Amino acid sequence: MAKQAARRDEADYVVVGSGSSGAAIAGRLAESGASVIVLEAGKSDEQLLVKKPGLVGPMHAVPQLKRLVDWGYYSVPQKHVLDRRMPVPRGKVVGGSSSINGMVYVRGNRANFDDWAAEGNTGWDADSVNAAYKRMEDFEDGETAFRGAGGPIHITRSTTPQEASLQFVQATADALGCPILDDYNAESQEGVSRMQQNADHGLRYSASRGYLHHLAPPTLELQSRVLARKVIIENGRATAVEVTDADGTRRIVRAGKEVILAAGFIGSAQLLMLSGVGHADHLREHGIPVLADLPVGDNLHDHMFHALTFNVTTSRNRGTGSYYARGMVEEMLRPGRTFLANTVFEAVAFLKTSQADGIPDLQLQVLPWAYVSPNQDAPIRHDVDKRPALTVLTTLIYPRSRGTLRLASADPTETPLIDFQYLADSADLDVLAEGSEMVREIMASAAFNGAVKEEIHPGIKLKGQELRDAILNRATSVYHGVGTCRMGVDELAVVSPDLKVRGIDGLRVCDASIMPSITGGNTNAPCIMIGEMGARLVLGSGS
Ligand SMILES: Cc1cc2nc3c(=O)[nH]c(=O)nc-3n(C[C@H](O)[C@H](O)[C@H](O)COP(=O)(O)OP(=O)(O)OC[C@H]3O[C@@H](n4cnc5c(N)ncnc54)[C@H](O)[C@@H]3O)c2cc1C
Repeated sequence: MAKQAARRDEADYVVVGSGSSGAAIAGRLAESGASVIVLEAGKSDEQLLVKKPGLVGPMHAVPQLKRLVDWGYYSVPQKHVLDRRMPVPRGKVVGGSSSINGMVYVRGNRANFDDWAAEGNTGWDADSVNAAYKRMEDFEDGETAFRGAGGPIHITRSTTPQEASLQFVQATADALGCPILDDYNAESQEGVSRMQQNADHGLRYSASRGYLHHLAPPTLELQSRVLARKVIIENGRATAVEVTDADGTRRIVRAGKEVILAAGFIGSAQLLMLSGVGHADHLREHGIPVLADLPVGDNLHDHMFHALTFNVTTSRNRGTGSYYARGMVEEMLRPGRTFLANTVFEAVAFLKTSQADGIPDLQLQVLPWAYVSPNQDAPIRHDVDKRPALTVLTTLIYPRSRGTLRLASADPTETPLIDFQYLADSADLDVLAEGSEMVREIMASAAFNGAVKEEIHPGIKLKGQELRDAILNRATSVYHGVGTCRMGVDELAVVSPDLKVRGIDGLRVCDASIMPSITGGNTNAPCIMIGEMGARLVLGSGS
């Protein structure tokens, strides 16, 4: 186990953030023999709520539980989405968002990475990132040309899928004529499949579980409940991080070789700006001396979904407290073999709408219970329909809309202004509306043998413009924000393809924020991959 209590003040590498990318890069750097300090604002992840995969439901449904592990951010009012302020959960706990996420395991479409490379990001093409993905995986089917075995992150399929989810797989293939895939994380993503999860034997395989607790390199020191305030940059070189400990003490943590920001798409951009790296005018507005004038905080984008819920008799309701209480008892008696040993998602499809440009642009994620309606914006415990149900999260995976992240103040404890500009480009709403009609087609398939009784939400009567209007009040973030410290070789780039911050020595960013464009699917696996890639880049550069 990585140490939690010690407080050294100097190491070769200081990594800010122990999330998906931070845990991976820190673990691999320390494995090479280098000394590494990881600074993490959140508390320990050694708690049942984080470790038990099936508890992800209550973690997000019960505000008192969510508060224990979440920064609790909200977006600014989204002007193209009825001025809604939307929740932006982010893990504030060891493991970061990989400790609070849905454990849906998706690498992304291979074309995404070839696109990154084509923009000048040499070394990030599909075959190169495949090697990094292979290093991180321990997939239940074993090693192939496209999958890894023996790596820190265990990947399995649910051991307790509902009949309704399996019917959904067949129904999608029948209704839309797409293939049923054995492994959507291999050569081709297009089709429908059972979901893969980073969970195994009743344990969440967060990045911290894999790279900090299990890999446990002895030269790594994890310092939790430590807030990074800014990077100290002297004569153009990052030399240290200024932090506040849980008791309010301020101190400096020095990096002999490099500082690596892995604080996520909010934290890394915020820290760069607080340290003098960002749009010059914006920094001056907040009285921050400008050290590098870079477009930090631009290019913010995210996935959105529209949830359709159907009353389906071949699903069992899992949304109630008593169901969970029974599950906890069963899980104690048969550890690793009950629904609590699995995440809540059971099937997935990658499909093309009429907007698609060569690759699937729509992801369907299937949950065997009812979902909050119309949305989950209010920070309260929402009522959900108690009937047996199947919810399909109809997900826009290549949004055209782009937003910004900006400082609200120069105080590092103040939430920045998170403005996704959701649905600013009307083509994004087109995809959600067309995708919703495709879901209705699937749910009408004979493969369900009459088990589908009713569309509970939004209701079958809503079609055309009425459906589009309803989506504005229903569409929600999938919590996949990326892009605020864009990697590239042009003037819009914040970091170069080796993840170095342009114009500053000894400083890299390594997390979701570096994505030039979002991957086609959930972003946890790509972020861990970015951590694996980052470690090789750092070690390869001999810094
Ligand atoms: C609720 C939720 C559900 C999701 N579901 C899925 C899913 O099922 N599958 C999937 O693939 N993806 C999912 N995602 C997305 C995925 O988890 C994220 O994209 C990914 O974890 C981001 O990794 P990261 O390394 O960029 O940031 P994070 O994992 O968020 O790590 C950033 C870390 O930095 C720390 N930090 C930030 N600022 C500071 C500071 N100033 N000082 C010290 N520490 C700091 C944070 O506390 C955090 O630990 C989900 C995300 C959320 C929030």
